[in-house]
Amino acid sequence: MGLKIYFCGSIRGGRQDVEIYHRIISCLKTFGQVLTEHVGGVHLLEQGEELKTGDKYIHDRDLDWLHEADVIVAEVTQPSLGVGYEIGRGVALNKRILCLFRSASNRVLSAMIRGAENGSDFHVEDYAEETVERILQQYFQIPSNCKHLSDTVTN
Ligand SMILES: O=c1[nH]c(=O)n([C@H]2C[C@H](O)[C@@H](COP(=O)(O)O)O2)cc1CO
Repeated sequence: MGLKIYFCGSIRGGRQDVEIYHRIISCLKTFGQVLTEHVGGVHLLEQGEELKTGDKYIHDRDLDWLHEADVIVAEVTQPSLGVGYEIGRGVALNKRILCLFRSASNRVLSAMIRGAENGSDFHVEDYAEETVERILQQYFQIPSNCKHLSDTVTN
């Protein structure tokens, strides 16, 4: 069956980082099935998916995928209520979670994400765009060592 990966990225919170979401998803697909591939869609705009069934459908479908997922990877640089909610629900489900934050963004990550780092199943990685594939490779190969990956990653 393979690993099921839930990727979180901002949609209504702003689509500025869609290209990096797309890149992360392409890399994640080498490790397993990405349940939320639409999040990296370059044609998906800030208004979100145009589903006749509406927001309740999106919420319930995504929660089903969260339950199904083996691991959650969230790009958290662009603040998004939906991404924060997904991470919180993932914590409540005891999922393995990797949050990726771009240090060069000049943003300060929420304490509710940074402070949730626990050295085991909840990791926050500060990364530079050019190192993201390497960080993901190391996380999926040796998840328990992810905490200090950004110290060791070189191009
Ligand atoms: O159309 C959508 N489809 C969808 O799957 N989502 C989910 C997946 C994303 O990881 C997250 C983005 O939340 P937000 O739209 O609040 O930035 O919510 C969110 C929306 C729009 O809120």
